[in-house]
Amino acid sequence: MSTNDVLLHATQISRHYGDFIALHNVDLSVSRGEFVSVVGPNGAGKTTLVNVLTGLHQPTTGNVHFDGANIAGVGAVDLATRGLARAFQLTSIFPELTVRETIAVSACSYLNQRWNGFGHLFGSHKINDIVVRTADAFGLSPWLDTKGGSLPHGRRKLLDVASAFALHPKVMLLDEPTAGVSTADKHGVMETLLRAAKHMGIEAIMLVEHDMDLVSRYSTRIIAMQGGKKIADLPRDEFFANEEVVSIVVGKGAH
Ligand SMILES: Nc1ncnc2c1ncn2[C@@H]1O[C@H](COP(=O)(O)OP(=O)(O)OP(=O)(O)O)[C@@H](O)[C@H]1O
Repeated sequence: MSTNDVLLHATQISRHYGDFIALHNVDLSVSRGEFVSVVGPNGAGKTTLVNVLTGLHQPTTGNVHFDGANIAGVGAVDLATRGLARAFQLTSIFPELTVRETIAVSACSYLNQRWNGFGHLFGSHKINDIVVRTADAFGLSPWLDTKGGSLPHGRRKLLDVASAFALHPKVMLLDEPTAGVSTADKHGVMETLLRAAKHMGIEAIMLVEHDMDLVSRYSTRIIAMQGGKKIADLPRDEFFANEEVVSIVVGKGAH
């Protein structure tokens, strides 16, 4: 893989909270075509890592480059418009918005327009087009006028991810996208999500996940964290062949 394929590249990133080091000198990169999972027991530093990568938190030390540019200090919204997005659970925040409105909020952000309620929805062909294409990619078209809060849980999770996909990111960061979804439905959610990612031109996915069944089924590479440090960064098969690392990840504290 050439260096031109690298989209997200972090060097020696740390995050301190007072004397506590939640993230310690982590290097990582994510390239085009990859599905990278971040795993580790509770408190390993996975969320802190994603918060730093997505601009929600500043690293205490280190640099993050996205698509060739240094993104240190760039906020989450600016970062999303540059092509690094994270599912942000809009349906939990705005359960009263319909599927159409929820996706339209992201479409406005992608098109750099200020959200102005229904006027935009019915007045802008561009927004409408994104709403229709995104809903279609996620199988949500029949529920365009249903409130997000009224959807069954699995479909609501899809709407969360769909609203992030409507930002048309190059790299999508997903934090347990099937949390709370039944075992029977979780692969359906993941497969819809992957189909939609392909359809919408998303170039790489990074997933924070506890469910090792999902991790082993969908990842191309796995990064394992423990105590704020990266303890492994391996292709899927090599990761699962490494019993020591797997036992740390699935050991006490994982769920
Ligand atoms: N704002 C904060 N202030 C102080 N400590 C924090 C803060 N945020 C996280 N931590 C600590 O940093 C460590 C890593 O937390 P983090 O949430 O990144 O772990 P995680 O791997 O995502 O865990 P989980 O799987 O339980 O979500 C934990 O010990 C946590 O208590």
